[in-house]
Amino acid sequence: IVNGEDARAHSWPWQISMQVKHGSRWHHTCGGTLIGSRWVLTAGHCVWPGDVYRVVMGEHDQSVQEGTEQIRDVLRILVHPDWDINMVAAGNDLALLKLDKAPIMNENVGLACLPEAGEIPAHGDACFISGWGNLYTHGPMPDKLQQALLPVVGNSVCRQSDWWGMVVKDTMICAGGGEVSGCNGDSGGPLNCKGADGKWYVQGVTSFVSSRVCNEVKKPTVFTRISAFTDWLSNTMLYY
Ligand SMILES: CC(C)C[C@H](NC(=O)C(F)(F)F)C(=O)N[N@@+](C)(CC(=O)Nc1ccc(C(C)C)cc1)Cc1ccccc1
Repeated sequence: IVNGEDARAHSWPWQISMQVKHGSRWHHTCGGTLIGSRWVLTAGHCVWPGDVYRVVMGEHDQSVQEGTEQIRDVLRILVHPDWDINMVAAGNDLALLKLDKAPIMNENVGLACLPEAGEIPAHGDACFISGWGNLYTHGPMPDKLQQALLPVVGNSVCRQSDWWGMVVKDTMICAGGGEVSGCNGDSGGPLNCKGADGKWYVQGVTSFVSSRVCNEVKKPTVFTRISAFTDWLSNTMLYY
């Protein structure tokens, strides 16, 4: 996240770190959201065939063993059938990870609330992006979970030619577009939006930023809109 701040520890208890094994070491590769007792939602572009992943929950500072971490292996990976890395603009940038065992739910690890099918966040809605992605383009990753206020940009604005144009589909949400943005490593993480009932809902899954600079003005961070995939999510979690 570019131009964010340290999140208060464990204030986004559904935020997970998806880690990939390189040799004998594990590296943070993507964010994700705990949406079921054994299910994590992340981005399709976070999954590469042949890689081995694990999920760390209850994490805050990745350089310190805080005693709140719960680590689980990934039993099964289900990438959205219409996701294609060569067709990012088509959307469907989602994947579900089934954990080998449910974590213990406590003040540091909990389930996200998901929106009703078809719910579209309004232009100007105050949402927060969270993640351990780069602090700036080609920059370092932080130790502590970062967060940043990223107001929703309605698709009619986001589709303007000097913004993202027709790359933005109805199944996507734009947010930000100024000096604040997601960046590499925030992929797959949540867009956290406060509902009218005062509860936080995860409306989006971090998908892409400008390939020039992460925080390019008029190129908001783009998220997969979860409320467009409620059937796929529930059918997949019910079946597998
Ligand atoms: C793998 C891609 C498809 C998604 C990847 N997503 C992220 O990094 C995320 F924002 F989710 F944290 C991304 O934006 N990767 N970049 C590599 C940028 C990128 O590829 N973005 C992009 C944007 C649009 C499109 C399509 C819709 C035209 C494809 C890729 C990050 C970057 C940005 C600036 C400098 C260096 C690296």
